[in-house]
Order: sequence, then structure tokens, then C-alpha cells
Amino acid sequence: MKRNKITVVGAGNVGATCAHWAAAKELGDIVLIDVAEGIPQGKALDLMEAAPVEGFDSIVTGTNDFADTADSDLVVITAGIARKPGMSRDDLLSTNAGIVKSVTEQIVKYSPNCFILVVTNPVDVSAYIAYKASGFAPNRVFGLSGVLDSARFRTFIARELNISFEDVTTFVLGGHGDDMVPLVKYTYAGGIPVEKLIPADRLEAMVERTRKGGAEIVNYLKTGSAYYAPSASVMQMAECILKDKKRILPVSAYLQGEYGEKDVFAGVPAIIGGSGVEKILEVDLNEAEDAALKQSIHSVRTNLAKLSL
Ligand SMILES: NC(=O)c1ccc[n+]([C@@H]2O[C@H](COP(=O)([O-])OP(=O)(O)OC[C@H]3O[C@@H](n4cnc5c(N)ncnc54)[C@H](O)[C@@H]3O)[C@@H](O)[C@H]2O)c1
Ligand SMILES: O=C(O)C[C@H](O)C(=O)O
Repeated sequence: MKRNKITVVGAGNVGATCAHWAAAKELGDIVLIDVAEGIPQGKALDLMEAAPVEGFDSIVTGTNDFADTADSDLVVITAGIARKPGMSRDDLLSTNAGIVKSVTEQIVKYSPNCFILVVTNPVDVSAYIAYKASGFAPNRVFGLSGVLDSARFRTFIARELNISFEDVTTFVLGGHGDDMVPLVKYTYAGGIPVEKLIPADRLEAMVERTRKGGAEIVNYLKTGSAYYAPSASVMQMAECILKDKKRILPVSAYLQGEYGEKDVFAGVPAIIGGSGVEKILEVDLNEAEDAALKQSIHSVRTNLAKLSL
């Protein structure tokens, strides 16, 4: 039986931790690639030497040569710079746009049939760049946003109610920026609408904390951004493809008329399975939610307009 081949581009905090989760879950064999010489090789060997202890059988290799990524089933792009306190994700655009484009060209050259999961920020623009540079169908390229943002919102709600994290479900939609849209109306604890369990002012505080969730971690770390929850989130998306799970997840997907938007990537609920983004789901939004989603997507378009694509 053929094993899945997963390439992670960028062996920094997010990339190396993606490899860690992928190995621990035995999602396939893993190739870590980075421009920094020795880093992917060292981290890959270190991770593989955990296999006898943890009991996983993934082969993990590190490289600086894209030829070693050939015939990957799935490629995760984490290459690029992370923000520091005082910066927004948009401040990363001018550096990361070129990195995402060149990396995508290399990916496609060696793995013409892969799925591409984009992490590099600002992610909705990076996903657009990867989509255009790859020439792939839109179902094969998507970005990490809502799974992470929803995980943060779920965490805050579970702690507030002192219940299991797993029992909270929600959607955070829109661009992965400060005006992302946590949807309180679609937030449940064990099937019960959270609006019935938590006072409105407490919920609003958690919505605000979710919107600033990335910056909260950046302000603690000082020299980089979050990576445990981001990499766990991206590997959940990867698992859905590799195991054809058909889960409904909020992801940054290419819109072709859904929610009244075209030719842009933004966070929407979608069925994620063996064909990647199998279907984008349109949920009912009230006037305020719809306006917030449009504003958030407008911010993504403002960034896109800064690029000469
Ligand atoms: N979408 C999200 O929800 C989300 C979540 C977390 C992080 N991020 C983003 O992910 C990116 C990576 O974050 P990190 O914490 O891992 O940063 P990091 O600095 O720890 O790692 C980035 C790695 O990319 C490598 N790199 C740079 N250019 C490269 C190239 N051309 N080819 C291959 N590798 C290259 C660097 O050498 C470095 O090892 C950042 O842009 C960050 O903002 C996004
Ligand atoms: O906030 C960042 O810069 C990284 C990432 O987008 C996050 O939400 O943690």
C-alpha cells in the first residue's frame, strides 16, 4: 500500500510542529524543506528519533532541495516571516508574497498532483498567490484561518463554562485579520446555543479576544507568533484530505460567487475531504453579520490590490 507523502515547506516553528503532529498521527511520510541549511535535516532526524519512543512509523526527512519533495500528496506552505509585537499580519505581505510565489512554483514542478495548504500570512492573500502560481483547480488550494480562530473561540468558551473543549463548536469566518467574523449565532456547547449559557457582554469580550488571538500570543512571545494551535489546526485539515473525512471546517477558500464574492480567498465553512475543498456551504447571516463578512473580505481585497498579480 502506498504511504501518503506530506511536504512541509518552512522548517520553522509552525512547519516543524506540523511535522510533529503529522508524525504523531501517522498521516504519512514527511519531508521538511527550508532555505536554511541544516535546519530541516536536523529537525527531521530529531523528530524521527522520537519514533521508537512514541511508536509511530512515519519516515521524516529534511532537505534544501525541492527534488526531494517530488510526488507529494499534500504540501503545507509555512515559509516566510512571522510578525513581531506592534505589527499586523498585513505588514508581512511585501516579504512573504514573493516567498509564497517562488515556493509554489517549485512545489508544482515536482508535485503536479498535490493539494496545497497555505499557512504563511497574510494567509488569504498567500492562498490567492499560491492558487494563481500553481494553476491548480480551486479545490486543491486553501488556507488555514477559521480552524485556528475557531479553536481559540472554543477554548475561551469552554474555559468560561468549565466544560470539555471538544463540546464547543463554532465558525469564525472572513479574512484571517483583525476584522475576522466569529459567529456567535452558530456557536454551541453540547448542542445548546451559547447565547443561552453566557451573558452577552461576556460573549462579546470573548469575540474580541478571538479577533486579537494571534496578537495576544505575539505579545507574549516577542520574537515570533503562535505555532502549537496553528500547526494542530492545519494538520486537522490535512487529515481530512488524507482520510477523506468530509468534515465541515471553516477554511480560507476561493470564492466563486458564494456569499456574493468572487475571485478572492476568505474563510467560509466547507466540506473538506479527499478532493480537498469539496463544497463551500453558505449559512444564513443577518444584516450585521453579512456586513461584517463583507468588510473583512474588503480588507483582503485591499491587500490583494497592493500586489501586481
Ligand atoms: N494562517 C495562520 O493562521 C497562521 C498561523 C501561524 C503562523 N502563520 C504564519 O506562518 C508563517 C511561518 O510562521 P513560523 O512561526 O513558522 O515562522 P518561522 O520564522 O519560525 O519559520 C519560517 C521558516 O520559513 C523559512 N523560509 C523562508 N523563506 C523560505 C523559502 N523561500 N523556502 C523555504 N523556507 C523558507 C525560514 O528559513 C524559516 O525557517 C508566518 O508568515 C506566520 O505569520 C499563519
Ligand atoms: O497572529 C499571527 O501573526 C500568527 C497567526 O496568524 C495567528 O493567528 O496566530
